[in-house]
Amino acid sequence: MSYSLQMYCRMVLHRVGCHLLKKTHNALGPPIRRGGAVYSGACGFREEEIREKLQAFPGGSINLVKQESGIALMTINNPARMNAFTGTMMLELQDRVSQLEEWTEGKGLIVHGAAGTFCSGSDLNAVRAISNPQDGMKMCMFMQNVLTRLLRLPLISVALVEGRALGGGSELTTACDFRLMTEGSEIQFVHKHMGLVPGWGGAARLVRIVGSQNALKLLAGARKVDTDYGERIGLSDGTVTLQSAESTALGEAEKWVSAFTKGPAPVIRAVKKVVLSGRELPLEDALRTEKDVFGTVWGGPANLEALARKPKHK
Ligand SMILES: CCCC(=O)SCCNC(=O)CCNC(=O)[C@H](O)C(C)(C)COP(=O)(O)OP(=O)(O)OC[C@H]1O[C@@H](n2cnc3c(N)ncnc32)[C@H](O)[C@@H]1OP(=O)(O)O
Repeated sequence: MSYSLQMYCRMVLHRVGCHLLKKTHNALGPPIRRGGAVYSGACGFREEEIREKLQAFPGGSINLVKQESGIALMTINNPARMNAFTGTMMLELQDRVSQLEEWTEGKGLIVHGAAGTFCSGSDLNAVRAISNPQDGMKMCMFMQNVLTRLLRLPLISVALVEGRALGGGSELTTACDFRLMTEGSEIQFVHKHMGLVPGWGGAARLVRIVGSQNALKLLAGARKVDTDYGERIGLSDGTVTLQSAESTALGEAEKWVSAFTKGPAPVIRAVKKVVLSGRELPLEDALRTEKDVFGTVWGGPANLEALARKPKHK
């Protein structure tokens, strides 16, 4: 088959694939606001199909430790590939998020990478293998579901960025409430250089974090965000510096987040829920959610105990 005919067939296939997926996408209906995922089986998103495909790309792991302190540690663990996400790591991330959704004593979460670097995005070997529009869109919807659920956990979450956070790795940082960066680390949305835009929900979340102008600079310019620039535009919530020879970036990040997770789990979880609804819902829906959440803590054990203590907030 001649080259031009080959290119023509690929273009037609691409067009047909995009058209079919557009029809699927429109059938998915509006995003589900509370908890849960964005795309569901009810609107034709067949998760089993993409799970099977992702299963074919093994390697690495997503480790989770739920600590007594109520702060969980999630490790993106594929150091031989700069913690790139293989297919099975995407599936494991979904499993870890499900575990965290069931963890009723949870108050905080730190997401970090193994071996001193954060995550270099999708595993390029997997990307090459599922580069047709149909599979790409399904992987995109799968990861948008998982990262939306991660962001909506009733835990205060921090992405600890050491080394590099690239592509999907930079998108993962935006699926946490906060980002802390170590000296010399960089967040870079390299998608443009890959002929892509974010697909794991990173663009939608980035605009809400840094505003549309800064988001445009980071995406259209694929700009490297270091600690100073990150703090200046609000992408980074702080630079982690080691306080002693024994201290570690993870230890410093735990200290940082503990300032916000001190107190009874039901209260900390209620705080995240009311902020989440304020961030995501139209005002009157957010007010109704706040009322409902308020009802779960008013007159609760922590409230009654505080009243008995007659606290003075000096
Ligand atoms: C919707 C999501 C879209 C995406 O995420 S697309 C993927 C975007 N990510 C990338 O393009 C990152 C590609 N990698 C790089 O730029 C560099 O590896 C990086 C991270 C700057 C590190 O550079 P160096 O310090 O020089 O280390 P290196 O290149 O020798 O990497 C060490 C080994 O890790 C591998 N690696 C790094 N990133 C990977 C990735 N994303 N997928 C698959 N393998 C990856 C790299 O191939 C190398 O392996 P090997 O030692 O050559 O076998």
